[in-house]
Amino acid sequence: MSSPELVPGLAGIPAAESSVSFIDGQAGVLEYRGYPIEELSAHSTYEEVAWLLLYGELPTAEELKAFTADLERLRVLPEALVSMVKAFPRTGHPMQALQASLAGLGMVAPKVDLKDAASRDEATRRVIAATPVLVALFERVRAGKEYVAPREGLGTAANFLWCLDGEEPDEVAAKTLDCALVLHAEHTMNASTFACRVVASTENDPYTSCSGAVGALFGPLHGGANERVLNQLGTIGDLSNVEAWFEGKSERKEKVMGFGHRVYKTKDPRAKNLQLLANEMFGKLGSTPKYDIALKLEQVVTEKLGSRGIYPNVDFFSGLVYEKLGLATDVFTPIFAMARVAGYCAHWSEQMLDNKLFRPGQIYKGKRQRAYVSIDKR
Ligand SMILES: CC(=O)SCCNC(=O)CCNC(=O)[C@H](O)C(C)(C)COP(=O)(O)OP(=O)(O)OC[C@H]1O[C@@H](n2cnc3c(N)ncnc32)[C@H](O)[C@@H]1OP(=O)(O)O
Ligand SMILES: O=C([O-])CC(=O)C(=O)O
Repeated sequence: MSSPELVPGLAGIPAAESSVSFIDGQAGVLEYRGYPIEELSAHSTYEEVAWLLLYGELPTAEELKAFTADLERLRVLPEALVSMVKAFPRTGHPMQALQASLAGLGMVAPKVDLKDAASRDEATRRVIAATPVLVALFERVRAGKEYVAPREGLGTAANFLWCLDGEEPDEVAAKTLDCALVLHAEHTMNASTFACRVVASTENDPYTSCSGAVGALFGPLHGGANERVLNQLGTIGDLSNVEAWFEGKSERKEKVMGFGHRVYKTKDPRAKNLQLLANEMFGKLGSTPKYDIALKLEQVVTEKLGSRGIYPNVDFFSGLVYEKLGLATDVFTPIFAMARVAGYCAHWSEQMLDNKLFRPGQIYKGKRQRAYVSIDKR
């Protein structure tokens, strides 16, 4: 039998069978459990989408009520976890804090019985419920402010804003953030979801698995790009500089953040939705010069690289929306993570129902059968 050929980055190689989401990268289609992302972002909420991802169907009114009540209950952080986050170095990146916080959540949560559906459900719901509160808590800690406990009667997005500021969340801000969470909740076998499934496959709980996934999401080629997009727009600085900046990037063979995707070879459908969201917000609250720079950058990059399938991805417009909501640039990727934990948990659950340890092979390129050389002879 001939040995298999290496496919760098496992591009296009299936790592699992899954019914959680579907992408057609040529047509720019994304569906969660068969529902187009455009339908969900227009009509649904993050809680409803989280249920859909976890259980495969839209919830009934009764199911949604019970699920929402569960999320409210599981949002309340044990004191030991709050103390742990308070002790984190304030200079750490919020994604590092979140990765550690999710591991910490596993330390204070009841042990998960992987064979018991109720125990698995409780654990996945705890991750989805607690993640936004943990992100907000670290924001407060590094600003030298006191912890704001979750408030009853608020959805995930509104409660996150409450925990950040301790003030009545603005309705437009909460609705906008809710829609952004829906758009980021799931995306097939991306690097962080794959990382989650690899950790899960060693029979790990969702806390450890999602903590590993958050580590993978942090990198600039993945979720970490959204923070860099905004910094990039700041560096460009002025509309008149877009072309020259892009030429410089191309000459240095550097990538433009927020463009290109392993699967989409057209404009990411979520980038289209986030752009609509940005337009809506700017209509209400006033635009920003960075948005004009972003539009010009899209035009220039598309002209030069569109023929190679390089278009805006999900990370391109999200930061403009979050900045308008008054959120710090380095909290953009944690916001991505607090949405994506729903997808991670759906994949974790799928992995648990039909688990096989991930243990791929390699193509060995090193030396073999060498004779040991004593240190005085080297
Ligand atoms: C949530 C998410 O993870 S969405 C992605 C977020 N990441 C970013 O925005 C970072 C910038 N983009 C990228 O690095 C890439 O497009 C990736 C990693 C996302 C996907 O790329 P891949 O399909 O693996 O392609 P790869 O990185 O190998 O690039 C293929 C070619 O396109 C070029 N290319 C890809 N993306 C870009 C970009 N953003 N800017 C300029 N050139 C690019 C590469 O330089 C490479 O060119 P070459 O063949 O001349 O060497
Ligand atoms: O799918 C990918 O490769 C990256 C990702 O998570 C996304 O685009 O949301």
